[in-house]
Amino acid sequence: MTEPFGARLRRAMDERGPLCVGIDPHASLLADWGLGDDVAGLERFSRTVVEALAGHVAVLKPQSAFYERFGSRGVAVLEASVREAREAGALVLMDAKRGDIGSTMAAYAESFLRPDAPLFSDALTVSPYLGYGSLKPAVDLARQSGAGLFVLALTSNPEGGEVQHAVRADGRSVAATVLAHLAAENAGQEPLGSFGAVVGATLGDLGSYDLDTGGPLLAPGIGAQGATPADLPRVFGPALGRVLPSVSRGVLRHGPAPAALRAAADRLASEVRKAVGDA
Ligand SMILES: O=C(O)c1cc(=O)[nH]c(=O)n1[C@@H]1O[C@H](COP(=O)(O)O)[C@@H](O)[C@H]1O
Repeated sequence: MTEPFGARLRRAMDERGPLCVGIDPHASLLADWGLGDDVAGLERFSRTVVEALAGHVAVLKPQSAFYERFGSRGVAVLEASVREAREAGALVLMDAKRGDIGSTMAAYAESFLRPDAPLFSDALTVSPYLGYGSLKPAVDLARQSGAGLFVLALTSNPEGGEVQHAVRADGRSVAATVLAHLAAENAGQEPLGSFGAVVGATLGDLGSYDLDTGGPLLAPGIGAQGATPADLPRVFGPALGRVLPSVSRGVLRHGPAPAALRAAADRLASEVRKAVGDA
């Protein structure tokens, strides 16, 4: 039986520093790197990031959308990137934000969380906004495979609040409900649960939310979206030790030189450590 994702993530964060680098091959980044906005450019970009960082950072998070843009040949590049990143020692979090019902959700789960699937990843981002219970097939398969999930709770974008802060008939907000489900999912999982929440680093003081889920907290929003590592203590308070900041453009814009990518990731990881340590 594979060691649960939460335990593997805890070790990777302790050994390599708490940082996830997103692989988001935007057309504008491909151009900045002197690459074409085509499958060859996508492949070169992804391979460069994986070779520079997979042995170095705790987690790599490929953004599926930028690969799907190129159809089946783009998805083939994504498959190779996931495989190579895992072989080089990174945990791979597939950012595909899947969410559906019943047997369709089960099929999405099989696409990313069944160990013999071509896109098998250590963890997957999922959306609970068809109801948290609709994610059950993914939760069950993740448990079986030793994989993890990151469930959108409080997203980094300003539009998210209209859904996530909405208050239910019992007075609890939608996001608080998602966080409570995650706390139940992670109960008894030591040293870290496998069922994470996505909570944006951009959100400021979240005082009214209980982030004590027992699982990791993926914190996108640092860099291009305006947040900095110094914002983390205010957003996460006592949950800071379980925060995994995620940065895409803020690292990728330093490429294509591998040493520059590594230096940018190192700089961020040490700023994060300082912010976490200062809390
Ligand atoms: O799940 C995510 O990773 C995610 C959640 C969220 O709330 N906000 C958010 O920006 N993301 C993703 O994180 C990445 C952010 O990229 P940068 O803004 O370039 O660092 C993109 O791939 C987004 O899809």
